[in-house]
Amino acid sequence: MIEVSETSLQSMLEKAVNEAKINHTSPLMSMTKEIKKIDPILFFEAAKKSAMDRTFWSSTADNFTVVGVGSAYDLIAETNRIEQTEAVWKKLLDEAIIHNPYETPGTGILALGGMSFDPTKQKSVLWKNFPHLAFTIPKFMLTEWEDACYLTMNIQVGKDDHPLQLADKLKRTEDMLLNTSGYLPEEPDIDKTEEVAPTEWKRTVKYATDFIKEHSADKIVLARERLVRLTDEAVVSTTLNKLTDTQPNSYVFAFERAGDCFVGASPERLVKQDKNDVLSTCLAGTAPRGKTKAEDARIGTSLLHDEKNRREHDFVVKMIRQSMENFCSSIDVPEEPVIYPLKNLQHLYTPVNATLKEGYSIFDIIGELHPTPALGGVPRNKSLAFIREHERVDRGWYGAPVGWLDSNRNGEFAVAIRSGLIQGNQASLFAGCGIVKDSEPEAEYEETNIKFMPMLSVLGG
Ligand SMILES: C=C(O[C@H]1C=CC=C(C(=O)O)[C@@H]1O)C(=O)O
Repeated sequence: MIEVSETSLQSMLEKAVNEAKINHTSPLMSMTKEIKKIDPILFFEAAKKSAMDRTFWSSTADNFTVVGVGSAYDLIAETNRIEQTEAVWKKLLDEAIIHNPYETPGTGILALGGMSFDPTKQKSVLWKNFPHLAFTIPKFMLTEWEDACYLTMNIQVGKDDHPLQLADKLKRTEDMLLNTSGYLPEEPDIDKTEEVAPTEWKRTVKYATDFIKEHSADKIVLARERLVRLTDEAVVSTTLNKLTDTQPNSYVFAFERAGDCFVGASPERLVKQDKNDVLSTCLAGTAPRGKTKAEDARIGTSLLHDEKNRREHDFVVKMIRQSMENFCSSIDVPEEPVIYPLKNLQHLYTPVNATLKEGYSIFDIIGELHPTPALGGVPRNKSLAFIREHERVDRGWYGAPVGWLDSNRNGEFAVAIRSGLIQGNQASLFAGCGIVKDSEPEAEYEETNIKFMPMLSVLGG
């Protein structure tokens, strides 16, 4: 990695083209500057005019948002996903030419993306635009952090490129993106929604409880799908705006690929890295919110003492602790979970803090943690085999890690739940439940209905 103090885009590009000539490489040039404050969602909307795919990531609790536009480089893998991606990422960073005088996480060279829940599964046509793994290093990126905004431009440069022409083109697109309209378009209404095979799903839940008893499995997570048809094409920026307003304590994300967009508001952190500090969280065990404060507290207390939910939660805690032991030291896990309140639901929550051992990266942790028992089950292989054989939906990227990492060893990944795939005027929403031996199909079905709410309530005008 070459870090330069250069501040002119053209001279940075000249340097990069020179490097390309000398080393016979195609390095990434990355330049970050602080800009005046701009609403990230308006920037996302303005980028629609560019016809480039957009990416959105916001940690609503941390006041941290990144919006990516276009792609300077796409890291794509169908199999052998994490090792292959890590090797390419390291090479890109080694060759990169960077100007980023800020310590701000999420600026400079950043890869945003995700992966499918199950790479061994044949993809259905629904997810045709989503490879088993895809990370994008955006061409243009807006980062909002602690009341300041930064603009990063990334571009891959070849030996025959012309610095002045490139600089001109980048500048023109930058002006277009920063020239936001000041308002978001209205969303279309919901025309109709349709449940996909609810009776069969309840039957599979019953079958899973029998299987758990007969095959000494502990837990299997089963997901289902709900279709939404809108009166016109969805407006993703407006959907994101409503999600950031209505879903505090969540990661709001959007990954657009060839026009299709995977959108969600997940409360479930998989892992956060800040140099050597890592934080994972266990989120499993669910109850609704109460209508009054007293009822809410009563439901929360009974969730904390409910044997079935505690068992479901403890599987996750045990597995995350064990996985972290492979790559981390000083692992700190509280004895008891606490309540994590969301708008429509409350969950059992246990944070896991640790220190990353020398030589390991966030990729290692993701590879080991996914799928946690909150999305797969226990034991992992038995539950995955059951899901592969009996679940009727193609989960695609639902239930899998999505997030970002940067060149300064910062990054954060969530598990993509409370999410859906938007395609024009249609959306496929996904929700699942942890099934244990005493689960009741009807109660689990109701729980998935609540889990559809975050997405369902923001789609439609
Ligand atoms: C699979 C989902 O939630 C998981 C995360 C938290 C709590 C869960 C539960 O209590 O069943 C699930 O394991 C989903 O929302 O689609």
